[in-house]
Order: sequence, then C-alpha cells, then structure tokens
Amino acid sequence: MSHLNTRDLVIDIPDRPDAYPLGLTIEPGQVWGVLGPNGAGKTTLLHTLAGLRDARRGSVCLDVQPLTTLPRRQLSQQLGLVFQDRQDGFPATVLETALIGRHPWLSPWQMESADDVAMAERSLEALDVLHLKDRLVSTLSGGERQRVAIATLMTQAPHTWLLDEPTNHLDLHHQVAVMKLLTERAKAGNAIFMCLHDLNLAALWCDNILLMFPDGEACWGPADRMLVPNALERLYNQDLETVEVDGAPFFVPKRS
Ligand SMILES: Nc1ncnc2c1ncn2[C@@H]1O[C@H](COP(=O)(O)OP(=O)(O)OP(=O)(O)O)[C@@H](O)[C@H]1O
Repeated sequence: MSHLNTRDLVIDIPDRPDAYPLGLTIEPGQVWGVLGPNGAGKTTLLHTLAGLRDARRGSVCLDVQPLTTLPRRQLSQQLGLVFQDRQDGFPATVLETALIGRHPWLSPWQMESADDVAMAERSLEALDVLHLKDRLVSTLSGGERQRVAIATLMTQAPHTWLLDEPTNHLDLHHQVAVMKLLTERAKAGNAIFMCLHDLNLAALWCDNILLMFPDGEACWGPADRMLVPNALERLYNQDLETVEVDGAPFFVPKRS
C-alpha cells in the first residue's frame, strides 16, 4: 500500500506569503482531521494532495514517487477525493453516480461488470442511500447527495481517502455513521485525511490532527497533543470551555 506524504510542501494561495512547510506522512490505519478557520487553506491543501493544484514549493509523493509523475488513472486507483461542493454535470441516477467510482479500474469503453454494480450497491447500502439508487442525483437532499459522494469514493476503493468536510449537510445520526465508517475503513488499512469544522467530531474520531492557522502557521501530531484549549482558542480566535465526555474532550464556545 502506498503512503501519501509531503516534503516541505508549501501550498499555493494567491497573494499570500509562504505558509509553514508541511512534512506529513499519512499512514495506513490513520484517521487525520484538518482543522482551521475559514480561508486557512484546508481545501487548497486537499486539492494539492490530490494533485489537482500545483504546490508553490515542495512535493507530494506516493511512497517516494512524486504525484506529478504518476498517470492520472494510476493515481485515482491510489487516492480519491470527496469535494466540498459538487455540481451535477449531466443527469445521472444515484447508482450511475456511484459507478463512476469504478472508472479508474476499467479500460476505456469497458462496461461495468456485475461485480462493479454489486460493489456500488454495497457502498450505497453502507451510506444508507441504496433505496435511492434509481433517483436522479439532482433530486436528492443535501445530506443524501453528500452520502452518495462518499459512497462513490467507497466504490472507487482507493487506498487513501481525502474528504473535504464529509459531515457537511448530515444530520447527527448520519454524521456519526459516516465517522464510524471512516474509522472502520482505517482499521481495514485505508488512510483517511479529512477537513472538519466540528472540533468534537475530530476529538472523538481522529487519531492525528493538523491545525492550519490563518497566518500560515501549522502544526500536526497525535490528537491528544493537538486538541488543547489554548491552541484551539488561538486557531479560531474563540474562547472555549472544555469538558470531558467518555474520556474525550468536548469543546463548547463561550458565549462571551
Ligand atoms: N483561485 C484562487 N484565487 C485567489 N484566491 C484563492 C483561490 N483559491 C482559493 N483562494 C483563497 O485561498 C484561501 C484558502 O481557501 P481554502 O478554500 O483553501 O480555505 P479553507 O480553509 O478550505 O476554507 P473554508 O473553511 O471556508 O472551506 C481563501 O482565502 C480563498 O479565498
């Protein structure tokens, strides 16, 4: 299995000075949470890790091979991305959308097999949207669409999963279900790297945390070392109260 890693990576945010260089190794079995205020560069980082944006400096590698030298198809067998926003390019059903996840594994013009369909259906079931498989994606609610996007990534079955705010639009039950699913995938050997806005979901489910500050500073490491009130208050410019629930910290914003 390939490890996604960065060497002295400086993401490219136009008109901003260089941010702190990132030297990350995203190991199989790990669940990473990326936290930071709006505009800190979380999505830019994710897109850079996926090879969709050029870095300003440094490199992103799968093992020792720079992403830029890998054919797109090979890359999408190794890593996949759930975007923060999606546009419906053309009318497609939920099942057809999930099956797009198989494209990196098929040759040009090859039709999906019964195994591919079964895999897509298993993913839709895991995300609790199988009952919607014949519906047009354009008719779904925000949370249903989000779950279809994660099911599509699951159908793609890359080693490394990059997710931009995967719990966006999800109700509480489905937020927990998705975090559980991601943790299970990590236990099965996948590497999970996601941007989150919910500190408490990060505290409950992530074992590694990257904090991205608006001035370009960054720090990363085990969750218990990163999720400390002082750092988080500075990160969000927001006073926090911390309580412990089931052995995990729970952060509540102070009203004044
Ligand atoms: N093509 C671009 N041209 C100019 N500025 C850009 C471009 N793309 C992104 N930016 C800016 O880069 C900064 C980082 O954006 P990014 O989407 O990575 O932040 P984020 O941390 O994901 O924010 P959010 O929490 O709001 O999703 C923002 O200030 C954004 O306006």
